[in-house]
Amino acid sequence: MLTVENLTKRFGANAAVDNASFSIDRPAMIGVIGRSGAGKSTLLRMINRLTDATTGRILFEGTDVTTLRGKDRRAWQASCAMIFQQFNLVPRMDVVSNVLHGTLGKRSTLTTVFNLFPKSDIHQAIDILDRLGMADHAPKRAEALSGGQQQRVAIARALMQDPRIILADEPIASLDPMNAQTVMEALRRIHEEDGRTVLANLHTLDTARRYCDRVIGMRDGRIVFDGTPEQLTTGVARDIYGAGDDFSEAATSTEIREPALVPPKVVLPEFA
Ligand SMILES: Nc1ncnc2c1ncn2[C@@H]1O[C@H](COP(=O)(O)OP(=O)(O)OP(=O)(O)O)[C@@H](O)[C@H]1O
Repeated sequence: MLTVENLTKRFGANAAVDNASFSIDRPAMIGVIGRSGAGKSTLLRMINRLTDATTGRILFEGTDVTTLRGKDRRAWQASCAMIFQQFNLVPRMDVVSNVLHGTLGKRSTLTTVFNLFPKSDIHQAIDILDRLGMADHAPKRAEALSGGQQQRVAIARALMQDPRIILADEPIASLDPMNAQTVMEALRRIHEEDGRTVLANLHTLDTARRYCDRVIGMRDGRIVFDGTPEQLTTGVARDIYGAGDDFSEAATSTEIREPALVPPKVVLPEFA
């Protein structure tokens, strides 16, 4: 389905992604982990063609998407929708209009500016919001919602494009544990029920283990681990994060605990 071949992105002398290769042969939920600066965002941005690769190829069902231009590039970007840590909604616009902006690629600028959307699109947007437990919020302004609710609106907007792949760049990094759980559960359901692939950059190990079928570990731009959550032992995690013996998984944890049970948390500088 998707093959990444020897993908490299250089910013001057620095290789943000260094000769990365992997392939996804059937729909899956995959977590990409690694410390800050490991190259996770750059990898996703190259797949979506927001950033061009320096060398290497990305093949989707036989097509080299690294060379697509104009309309074809936009069509590819619609089929691998991205969601971001900061949601990127229009804050003063209502929820349903934000979701309808997911159809931007197939509408003229004029119809979009004046919010002239076909009834069928509006129904589809409400159905998608309903699926994500957000239909009641449709008329509200996006800025009136919690972070988790805003991220679910961003997921709904992505689903309007009917993507084959959802690329999620730290989708829960700005959320509290309860909201993080709701958003991860939504992504998992979208993968399971629709057969879409989800490739998500995650900065907490327990999230990757809990929701993903496969985990890719990056360190200094290179893929240093590609395996199942079971294979992701504490020792492997320590290598991925380049941490010493004092490495504590709790420092990357978003697990929900009773307040009284929360152990004192040592946050390593690289995860802060
Ligand atoms: N536009 C850019 N110009 C120059 N260097 C960049 C650019 N984007 C990323 N980099 C560098 O590339 C490397 C990888 O960055 P990237 O954002 O992909 O890492 P990351 O793993 O996503 O980190 P984080 O978890 O902090 O987002 C870093 O050294 C970063 O400084």
